[in-house]
Amino acid sequence: MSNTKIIVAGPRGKMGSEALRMIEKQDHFELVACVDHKNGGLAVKDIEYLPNLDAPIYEDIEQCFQEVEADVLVDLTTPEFGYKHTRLALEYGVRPVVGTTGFTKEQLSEVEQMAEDKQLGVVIAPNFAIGAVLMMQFSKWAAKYFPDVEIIERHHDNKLDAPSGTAVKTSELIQEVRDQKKQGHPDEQETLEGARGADVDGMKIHSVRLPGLVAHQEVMFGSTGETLTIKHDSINRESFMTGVKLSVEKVLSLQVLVYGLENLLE
Ligand SMILES: NC(=O)C1=CN([C@@H]2O[C@H](COP(=O)(O)OP(=O)(O)OC[C@H]3O[C@@H](n4cnc5c(N)ncnc54)[C@H](OP(=O)(O)O)[C@@H]3O)[C@@H](O)[C@H]2O)C=CC1
Ligand SMILES: O=C(O)C1=N[C@H](C(=O)O)C[C@H](O)C1
Repeated sequence: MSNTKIIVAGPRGKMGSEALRMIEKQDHFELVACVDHKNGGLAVKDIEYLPNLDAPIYEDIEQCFQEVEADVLVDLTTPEFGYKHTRLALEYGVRPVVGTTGFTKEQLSEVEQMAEDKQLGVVIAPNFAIGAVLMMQFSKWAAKYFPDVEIIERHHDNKLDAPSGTAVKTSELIQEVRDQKKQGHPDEQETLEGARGADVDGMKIHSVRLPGLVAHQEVMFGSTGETLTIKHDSINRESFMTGVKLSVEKVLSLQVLVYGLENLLE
């Protein structure tokens, strides 16, 4: 079987650079190009802290797709560009694996439709860490019995989107089993706007941003005389690479959008 040819968008980023290191270690993966909005014309190896790989860097993603033959685009950029890159990849027949978070519901639907029209696989995974996927699944299970839920996600202060993609996905999974329910006292008032967090069907999401954090989430459930907390911590970005690798492998045989790594795990 031939190698999987991969383009990485966002190669200098915290996730993108980790993905390059993961790709370098796989015999069946080949980095064929990178898309960056800086450093066009250089090769990956010309950037000091990146792996010693020959792959060229393109500033224009369309030019990259026109000149480089690829199977998969791994996008680890920003919400704005992640969405544009995903659409363009599908237009050029390249399967996107998207870690970038912050897509709206409408954008997800559009990508789903495009994947179906083109019969091309797409993986959009709000969290590639296996432990995070389990935390979300356990939370969905718990919510069946504990409908009072508060999600507290904590991230580094360079994060652009709030709430995190993981918190959004967790709330969506919980919504599948939890009826709409207003939590707290019926007459509760916020004397400072935002004090009770964001609201999803009455369940609350709180986003904490601080230097020093990586990616952490607690899902707290409360009931009569007891509480249950399900917690996950990514202490480094290597934690996400098992999921990136699996997604690249699996996307090749998909013809639809898969939203969430849980749908790829056996
Ligand atoms: N699904 C998952 O498991 C995970 C998802 N994420 C998500 O991945 C994304 C990236 O996160 P992270 O690596 O921490 O962020 P970083 O800010 O470290 O990296 C993003 C990179 O993308 C670059 N970039 C910005 N615009 C473009 C563009 N138009 N084309 C190409 N590159 C561009 C940035 O360059 P510059 O800085 O020069 O602007 C930067 O190097 C985020 O959306 C984050 O939420 C993060 C961790 C895990
Ligand atoms: O920006 C991050 O760092 C992360 N983003 C993802 C999210 O929004 O959930 C995944 C993980 O939490 C790290």
